[in-house]
Amino acid sequence: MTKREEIDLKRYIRNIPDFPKPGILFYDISTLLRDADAWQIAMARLARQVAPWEPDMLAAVESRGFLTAAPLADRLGCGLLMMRKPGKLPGATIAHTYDLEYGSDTLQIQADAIKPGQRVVVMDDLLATGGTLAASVALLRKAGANVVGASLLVELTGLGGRDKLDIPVKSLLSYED
Ligand SMILES: O=P(O)(O)OC[C@H]1O[C@H](OP(=O)(O)OP(=O)(O)O)[C@H](O)[C@@H]1O
Ligand SMILES: Nc1ncnc2[nH]cnc12
Repeated sequence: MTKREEIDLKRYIRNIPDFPKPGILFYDISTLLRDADAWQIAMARLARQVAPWEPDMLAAVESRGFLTAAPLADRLGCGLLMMRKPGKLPGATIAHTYDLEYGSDTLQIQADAIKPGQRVVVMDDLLATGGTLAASVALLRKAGANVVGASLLVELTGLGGRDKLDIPVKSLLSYED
């Protein structure tokens, strides 16, 4: 039997060509989520990745970032805030618009989500061009956060996303294209 530490989680990520647009190779984490053991292993590895940053708060990027951030906040015993697409959050918000690998989008957070200087780790499923994470970091800083890192399941290294970021970035799985 393969030991848990030796399990290659890439086996659980499905590639779908030409989604959501021609020319995009989509890395689908649905097949990882569906497998109870593989998902537990992924969460345990993410916890080991993020815990050394000692976050007060995880900032979850809508929508696939919610999937990793919520269980991880529970494991690490820290807070969770949502970075949402426009029109979803009540009260005063701060917004930032950014480019995606396949379009553009806006993220918002609640203006009072963070106490000044809180240590915040940004959580998303995947790093592609880095536009989403760069926007997230800018937003969190506007709100007074000390952004100490970003944590991903998947990184598409060929798109150079981490070069847009001035914070430490850790990903469980890397793909060159
Ligand atoms: O590094 P980037 O080029 O910015 O791309 C990465 C972002 O793209 C995807 O989100 P998407 O906007 O497709 O939304 P979803 O999570 O709601 O599916 C993914 O979940 C990341 O948030
Ligand atoms: N190639 C890709 N696969 C899955 N999610 C993405 N988000 C941005 N680019 C993506």
